[in-house]
Amino acid sequence: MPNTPAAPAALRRNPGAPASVAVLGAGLMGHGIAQVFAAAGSEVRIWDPDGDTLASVHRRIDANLEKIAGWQHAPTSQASTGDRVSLSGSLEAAVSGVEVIFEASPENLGLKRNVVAQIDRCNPEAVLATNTSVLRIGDIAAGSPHSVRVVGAHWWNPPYLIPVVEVVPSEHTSDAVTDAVIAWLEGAGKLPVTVRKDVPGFIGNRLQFALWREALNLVEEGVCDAGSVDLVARNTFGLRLAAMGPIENADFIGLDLVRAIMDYVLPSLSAASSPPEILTTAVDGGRLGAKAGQGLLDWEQGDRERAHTRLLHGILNALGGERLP
Ligand SMILES: NC(=O)c1ccc[n+]([C@@H]2O[C@H](COP(=O)([O-])OP(=O)(O)OC[C@H]3O[C@@H](n4cnc5c(N)ncnc54)[C@H](O)[C@@H]3O)[C@@H](O)[C@H]2O)c1
Repeated sequence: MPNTPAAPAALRRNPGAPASVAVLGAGLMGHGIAQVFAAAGSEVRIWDPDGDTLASVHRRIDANLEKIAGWQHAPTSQASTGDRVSLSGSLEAAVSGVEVIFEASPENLGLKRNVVAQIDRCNPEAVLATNTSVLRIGDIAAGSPHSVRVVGAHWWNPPYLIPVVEVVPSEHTSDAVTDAVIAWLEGAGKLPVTVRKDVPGFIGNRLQFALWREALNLVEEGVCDAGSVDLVARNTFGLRLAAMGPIENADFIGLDLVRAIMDYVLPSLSAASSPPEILTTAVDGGRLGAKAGQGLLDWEQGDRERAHTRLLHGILNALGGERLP
């Protein structure tokens, strides 16, 4: 037997990671999804209609890797990650012949349906995973003759750090497609969670927006100021959440107590089915948050970048990472 040298570790593909991936939309989520598969050894093609966004993909992946360098357990730190991401000149060139397509275009139903229709014309065979945050997968796939291959794969930002990806089959998605996406995500080191019903917001965003509705309600009702909401959330149940989820926590304290508290407190919680006035007034007044320098809080120059770094380090800490000396 000839003694053939093993492929360099950096070029080997994790068992289960897809061989070829296309990512459509190279924004915040798209470039991070590309980074994850490239780090797992997949060949990744990425396309974005905005030339500047596309051209900055490698720079942004390098910046991500730099930010988490020096942390133990920081995933996707291989130096060659960027080498496996190639920029495509068109949607057609990106999707041609790949096994799986991750769609990360803007959160707009009409636009996403249009992207699906374009992909249907260029590559009707590949699995098509949409990274929609809240839209029903069945609504995105409606009208596609290939809806069996459309599935939700809802990543969380930043995709290269947050372990869970919610996998959402619609009523038309085949089991084989759902299973393949789960296997590929596992191959890329992710923790896929299947959502059994194609409901708006899936699991995580339903929970998150239920919390945000009450957070805004507290401020609107004058119970406390905006800063106090965050102070309490971060320094009470927020400290527990990464260690114990709400269901286990309910069991932990005793369901009789949970029922008694719900009996008393639920009638006073917000059950609003539209955004609160405090939010619509801010948006209409151009107070859009960190990017505008003013939102529900004041944002000074540099605050957003500092908050971003604090967020990344907080996530790495929660994942059990430790900054190396
Ligand atoms: N930002 C988050 O935290 C987050 C988390 C999970 C899921 N998502 C979802 O991921 C998707 C992308 O969000 P994002 O935050 O990366 O937005 P983004 O604005 O950063 O990126 C979207 C990119 O899509 C490009 N684009 C525009 N038209 C396109 C088309 N027809 N085909 C392909 N690309 C097109 C834009 O040029 C832009 O670069 C949305 O559906 C969003 O809801 C976002």
